[in-house]
Amino acid sequence: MKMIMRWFGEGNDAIPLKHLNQIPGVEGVVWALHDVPAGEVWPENKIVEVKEQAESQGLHIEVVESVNVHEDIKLGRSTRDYYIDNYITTIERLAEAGVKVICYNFMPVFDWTRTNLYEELEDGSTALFFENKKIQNMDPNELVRTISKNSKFTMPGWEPERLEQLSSLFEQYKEVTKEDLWGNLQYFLERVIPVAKANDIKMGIHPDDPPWSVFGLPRIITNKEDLQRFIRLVDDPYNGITLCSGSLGANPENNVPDIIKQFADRIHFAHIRNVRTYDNGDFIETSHRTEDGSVDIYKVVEAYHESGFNSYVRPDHGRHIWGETCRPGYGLYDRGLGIMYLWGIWDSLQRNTKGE
Ligand SMILES: O=C(O)[C@@H](O)[C@@H](O)[C@H](O)[C@H](O)CO
Ligand SMILES: [Fe+2]
Repeated sequence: MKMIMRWFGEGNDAIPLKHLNQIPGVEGVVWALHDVPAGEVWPENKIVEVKEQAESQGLHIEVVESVNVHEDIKLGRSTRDYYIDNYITTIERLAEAGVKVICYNFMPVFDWTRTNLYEELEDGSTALFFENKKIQNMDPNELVRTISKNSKFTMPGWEPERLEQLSSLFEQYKEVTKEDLWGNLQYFLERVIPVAKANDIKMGIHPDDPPWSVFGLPRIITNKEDLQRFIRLVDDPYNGITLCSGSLGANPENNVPDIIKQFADRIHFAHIRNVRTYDNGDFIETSHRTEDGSVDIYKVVEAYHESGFNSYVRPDHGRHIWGETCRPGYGLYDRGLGIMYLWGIWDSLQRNTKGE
């Protein structure tokens, strides 16, 4: 596996690049131009700037997360072709810079959803938490306030310009069924995948987080059956998956190792993290260790290993520990510990198979 680590950019992340380079086995950054609104073409000079910064620290920029999909594409509005054209230009520019994988998602309005970014765990650390009952009675605007007031950085997936139009977006999605969303995804893929292929960039859709509908908005990438349908929309290796163990794992019915084995050849990017789930539908993010959560991370890594997985991996989120001040979920320390746990499992599996 090729270990990489998410970095939000100079002035937009509390962690200096050189610290990422000091984590054993980290070879690149997962990045994006977070200040470019969804739907706009990424400027070449800004792409080159990040490339130079990363490479000066010995890190590559082969994986981008995310090139966000404009809502008009998800809504299937008549303006979608304009935004898809822009998306395509961005793909071409990223290929030019040496990018190999683009992660994106197709969730209406909200990206990941949590009710508390700093829920306390037994050991005094804090982590992202989803309280099922709370969300059911919550006004979406209140959720936006909770997420944005908690962080001094703009949260990815919660960009102000998109959220300003919240009520109008909700209005427009009233008409959109799950089947419509599938159709709009297919339309997008049919235009984008051939370009990605011609530019040797693999596309990897991120599953919905959590993998069920929130605020009545349709969500379609939630389990094995959805992924099966997804890969057939455009049956080409370039139409692939960012397999997120924490997103899918929030639903105890998803057997993540099994899903990995089934789709291994279409997984271009792995997000590995653990969550502890509760019977009432709540879940909290935990350390990577299998014992600490409900997802069997040992079996997750084993499934990748057995499948001969040789693509990119990142520790997804981490807890906030040791007094670190950081982006919610994206501290240095717990993700660094997570990486070492993943390497520990991977290296021993390697040795065992080689019989060393
Ligand atoms: O929760 C996170 O931070 C990520 O896993 C997602 O925001 C992810 O970057 C997007 O869904 C990908 O488009
Ligand atoms: Fe993820």
